[in-house]
Amino acid sequence: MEHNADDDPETEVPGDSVEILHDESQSHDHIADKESTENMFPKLHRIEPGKVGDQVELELEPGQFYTRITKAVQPPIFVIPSFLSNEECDYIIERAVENGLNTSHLFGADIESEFADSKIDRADISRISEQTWLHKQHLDHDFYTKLQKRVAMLTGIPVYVIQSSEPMQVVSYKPGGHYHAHLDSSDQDYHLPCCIQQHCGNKEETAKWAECCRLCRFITIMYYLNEPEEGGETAFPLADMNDELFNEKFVNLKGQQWTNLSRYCYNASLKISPRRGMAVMWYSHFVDEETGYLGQADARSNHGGCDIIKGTKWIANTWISSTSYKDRFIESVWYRNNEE
Ligand SMILES: O=C(O)CCC(=O)C(=O)O
Ligand SMILES: [Fe+2]
Repeated sequence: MEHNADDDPETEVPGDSVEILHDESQSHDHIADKESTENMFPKLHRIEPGKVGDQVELELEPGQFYTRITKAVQPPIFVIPSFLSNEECDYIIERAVENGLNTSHLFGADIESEFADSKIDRADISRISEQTWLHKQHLDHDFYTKLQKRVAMLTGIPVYVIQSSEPMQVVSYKPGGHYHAHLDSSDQDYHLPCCIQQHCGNKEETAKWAECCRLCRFITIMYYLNEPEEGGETAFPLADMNDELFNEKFVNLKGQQWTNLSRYCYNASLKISPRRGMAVMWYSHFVDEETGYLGQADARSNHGGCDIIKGTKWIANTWISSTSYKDRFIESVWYRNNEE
């Protein structure tokens, strides 16, 4: 098994002891020098994927080894089998059920009208699933901190950046359920503030939400909490696609059939079958070469969930958000200082 020395985990969890400025009145002038700025707001780390099939052993917790396997290079997509234990999977499902699930929506789109339109075939509805959000207070403290440290070790992203991101989203699909290909983040309106930094009221469930902020999800870590009996693969229709095909499929056919995973799942360049406890990790954005912070969204990260044929599928998402350079001092609405 290949061992990549560059990826050796540090003994210290990234950013575990980092203090950040929480006072929004602090202006940039208070940041004494470049070095301290970069310690507090480190540039984004994107793991080098190597080549498809590469395996790297990682000690993400003392004495606990995990294998990170490269599934694609553009964008980097990895799977980590048994990232969650069976007990952890069950625990997340239990908490989600306890919390109650609601119909999933789509950021910036009106899914209600798709459901309401009797002429729309179920296969053509963008998303059919139920979901809930698990905030810190819904989860056992030890579970919450342990998982965040494991995620920090996996990604090389500081714990406080992870804590500044959204709560965990848990999603459940029944037969016929799916999620057509999409980006997890926003690929436009780069002038808007990131949603993690902006109180958008309770507009989340409406298309209007996208008018007030944009999603700034740099990394997705998606966990399979169970295995459906049939179907429910996660498909990346454009991963590692050469430029010519990409232009043909994405640029020329923008918004057309390839996103429909109910009909075209088989055609995707990468499909991952759900395995209980497995994590799938990918980058939805490039790192801005000039600033080292959140860059443009990567269209090749389009992905979704194919139809469940038989059984139920449970997943959870951890999204790690990052701001762009100009907004790096604005505190996240999810980060609560002195809480620990
Ligand atoms: O269900 C899947 O496999 C993909 C889910 C997904 O893309 C999402 O929840 O954003
Ligand atoms: Fe997604």
